[in-house]
Amino acid sequence: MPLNPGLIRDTFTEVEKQTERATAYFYGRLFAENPRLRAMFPPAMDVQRDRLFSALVTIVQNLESPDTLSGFLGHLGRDHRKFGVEAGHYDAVGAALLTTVRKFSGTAWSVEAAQAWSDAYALAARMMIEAAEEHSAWAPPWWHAEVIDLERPCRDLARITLRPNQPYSYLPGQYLSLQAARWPRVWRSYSIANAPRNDNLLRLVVRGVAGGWVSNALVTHTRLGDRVLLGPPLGSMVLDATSDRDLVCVAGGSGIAPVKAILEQVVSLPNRRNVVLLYGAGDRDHLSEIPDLMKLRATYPWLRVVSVLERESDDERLSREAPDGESIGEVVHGRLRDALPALGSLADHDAYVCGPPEMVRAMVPDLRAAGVRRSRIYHDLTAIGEEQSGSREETEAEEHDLAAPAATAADEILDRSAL
Ligand SMILES: NC(=O)C1=CN([C@@H]2O[C@H](COP(=O)(O)OP(=O)(O)OC[C@H]3O[C@@H](n4cnc5c(N)ncnc54)[C@H](O)[C@@H]3O)[C@@H](O)[C@H]2O)C=CC1
Repeated sequence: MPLNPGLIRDTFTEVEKQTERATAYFYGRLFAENPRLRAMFPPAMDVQRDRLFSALVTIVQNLESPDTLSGFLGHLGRDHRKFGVEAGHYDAVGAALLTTVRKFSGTAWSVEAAQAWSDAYALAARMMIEAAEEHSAWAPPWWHAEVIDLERPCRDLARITLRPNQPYSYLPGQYLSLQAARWPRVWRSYSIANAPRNDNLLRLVVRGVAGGWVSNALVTHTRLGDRVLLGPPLGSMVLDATSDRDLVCVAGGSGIAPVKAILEQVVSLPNRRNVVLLYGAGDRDHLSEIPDLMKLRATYPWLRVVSVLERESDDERLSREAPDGESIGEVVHGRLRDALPALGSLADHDAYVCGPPEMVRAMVPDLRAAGVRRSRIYHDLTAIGEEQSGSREETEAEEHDLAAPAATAADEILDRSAL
């Protein structure tokens, strides 16, 4: 069925002017008419409202990009299995959505606009349902996992090792959504900090965020033997395995997780690629992955690790030791971008950047200035949940500037987009 993107955009522009009211109305309408659906959603709906809106923005922006749209909706459909969403629920959501758009698009609404929205929603729902059905043939809607190891290198950081109850197949660099027993129906995203292993174990690096429900449940309250639920793997910041270029990796704080998984993959591949990693943290206690990285470097000397510490320790000797007393290798004091110029030209490099969004935004132009082509800069700016990242508002110009193959795919926005 031919879509009418122009009409959809015009009406949506009006809705966007009243985002908060419109999303509140949408859920009010949905739950008033389908009270049983309320139990599928978390108790606090603030994050949920943002996710709904982000998903709509992505869909509307990509109505004329069928590949991106089908990739995004496919991921969304698969991921929604973990909420217990079934094909029958889509009609209820569609009815509430159309009523909401009609109410908030004012004079832009018309019979033609109603048809355009109805057609677009039917298409989106079909793509999600088909993806979910196809996925259900080989994967569960969610995985149970047990906490089998737990380290707290410092008060607000945890390294958690999980054993899923079934094989968990993913690519290094991907992330997953997780639900802790303490907060039923609240899902947050965390990158997996190791490449797939024969024993199927997954390592997460979690930093407790002020007011963060799940991150603090994990960092403060988790005990060995606790059980969590995991959604399917998501995200496309993965290694371009066809490339034989050297790599520069930039990781800030817990942003080391996907970068470390990618590094483990790189060193396991037959073609040798030199790697330089800039690993930034406020202080050495937050360099939680340094012991593993030092072991990796001992085996693969072409891996160079530079620790970038914001705060200089009173005791310089201490600042050169990891929490367990191992060397932390090369140390630079300052912010990550301060360490870049010393690397010289990076014209023949692929770059992977992960960490606080402001850091990623700052690093992309710096990497380009150092010679990395834009299409070779991979980042996951929108992958991680609001709890970790705070606001992810970006201007159109920034989004454009940051566009890179791994980041422009709309499925990156999935975590903040669960309907
Ligand atoms: N797949 C992904 O996209 C992932 C993203 N993250 C994100 O990474 C962040 C990690 O947070 P924390 O561990 O608390 O790290 P943090 O806030 O302590 O920062 C780590 C390092 O990043 C650098 N940095 C921070 N803000 C900067 C800025 N505005 N400009 C330049 N450099 C800056 C600093 O050098 C600092 O040492 C979170 O926002 C999280 O959402 C984390 C894991 C995976």
